[in-house]
Amino acid sequence: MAPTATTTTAAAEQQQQHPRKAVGLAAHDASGHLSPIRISRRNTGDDDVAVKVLYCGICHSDLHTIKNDWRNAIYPVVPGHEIAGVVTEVGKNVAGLAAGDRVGVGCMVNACRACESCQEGAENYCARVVLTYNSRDADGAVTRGGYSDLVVADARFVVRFPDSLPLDAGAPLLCAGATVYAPMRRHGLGAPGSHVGVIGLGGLGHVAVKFARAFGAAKVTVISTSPGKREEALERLGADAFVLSTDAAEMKAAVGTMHGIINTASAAASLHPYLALLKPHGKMILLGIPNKPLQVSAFALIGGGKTLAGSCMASISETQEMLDFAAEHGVAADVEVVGAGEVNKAMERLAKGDVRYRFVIDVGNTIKAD
Ligand SMILES: NC(=O)C1=CN([C@@H]2O[C@H](COP(=O)(O)OP(=O)(O)OC[C@H]3O[C@@H](n4cnc5c(N)ncnc54)[C@H](OP(=O)(O)O)[C@@H]3O)[C@@H](O)[C@H]2O)C=CC1
Ligand SMILES: O=C/C=C/c1ccc(O)c(O)c1
Ligand SMILES: [Zn+2]
Ligand SMILES: [Zn+2]
Repeated sequence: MAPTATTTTAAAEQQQQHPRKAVGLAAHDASGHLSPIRISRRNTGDDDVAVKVLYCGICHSDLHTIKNDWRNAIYPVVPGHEIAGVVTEVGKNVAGLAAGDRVGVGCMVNACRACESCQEGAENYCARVVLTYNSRDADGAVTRGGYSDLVVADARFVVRFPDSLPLDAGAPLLCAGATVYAPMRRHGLGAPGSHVGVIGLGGLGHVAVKFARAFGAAKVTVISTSPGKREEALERLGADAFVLSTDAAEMKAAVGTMHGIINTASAAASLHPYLALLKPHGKMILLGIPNKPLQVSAFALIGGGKTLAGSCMASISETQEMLDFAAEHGVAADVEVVGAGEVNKAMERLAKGDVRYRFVIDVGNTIKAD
């Protein structure tokens, strides 16, 4: 798909600082409509890696951002933080990566490197973290994501793709996979013998089911609003049980049975019926980021001594660990690969929960300069 020139003042200024030409897909307003755009990237610095993007997953955060759900969009937004590709160039200080290597870039491209979180290797909790798109880089430029043919990132924020992991089905692991893997490990969800619930069978949810299985959970239950996902959850994804959250009898039967719940719902719903599914001392990990505040009654937590926790992305070391674990255990996303011309339709379907289970853009073949 050929880009049309977009020359806003901000884009022109960014191009002066960033001499490398690239093309991508951008949303220009809260309609979220994505259209071709010419952008620019910085030259490969001494600590940088240039990556030819081959595939990029479509995360629901991309949709939230282009629709300005979180009121923080800096248009034009070039989304994409599930980036899989091949290294084309490395800076002179970069060790361990070389042209031709298969790599991934996830949700972050930089952090302050000095704060307590950075020092302990939790860059995802750095107050000055630079997100892969819709964020301000150290040079003041707005970051642009992987719905584009080229990204340039500091090598410390680039992860290595294990040989056996396909780039298309592996791309969604860079956000969805890492985001569920890190808290499941940290909080012991999916530990052998445990019963894990997964709310929302979408991009994050379906890989949470797969990781829980791979960790050795005794039982994995999907809690979904979509009756049409029951058979697939049980037969294709390996869940042991499926609870339709709109069915009072099914929900009642599951009350007090789960050690932990991963909540990936992208829209706000009362937490109370879901918290009731936890055993005493059970934990719910909140990952979804609805645009409306969630309300929770104190009684829903104190009765049963339950924990409600949040988690955001994953550190770089957790992301690399997750990719290596995924390769070893045969975990990858179920993907629908789409071309650039189908991205707006894919976004419409994602908004309706109609995706099995992650759209991935075939960037290498469909987002190219003329
Ligand atoms: N914390 C973090 O670091 C991250 C957060 N996110 C956020 O996680 C959320 C999920 O992302 P992703 O998996 O890509 O999104 P998907 O759209 O792929 O999946 C979300 C699922 O949530 C369920 N859902 C939707 N609406 C409701 C509702 N009203 N009540 C209950 N369930 C609902 C649906 O599952 P079903 O049909 O089974 O009900 C849907 O498939 C998003 O808000 C995203 O921004 C994403 C990545 C990182
Ligand atoms: O899909 C990943 C979202 C990550 C994210 C969203 C919002 C925000 O403020 C972050 O720091 C990360
Ligand atoms: Zn994401
Ligand atoms: Zn920091």
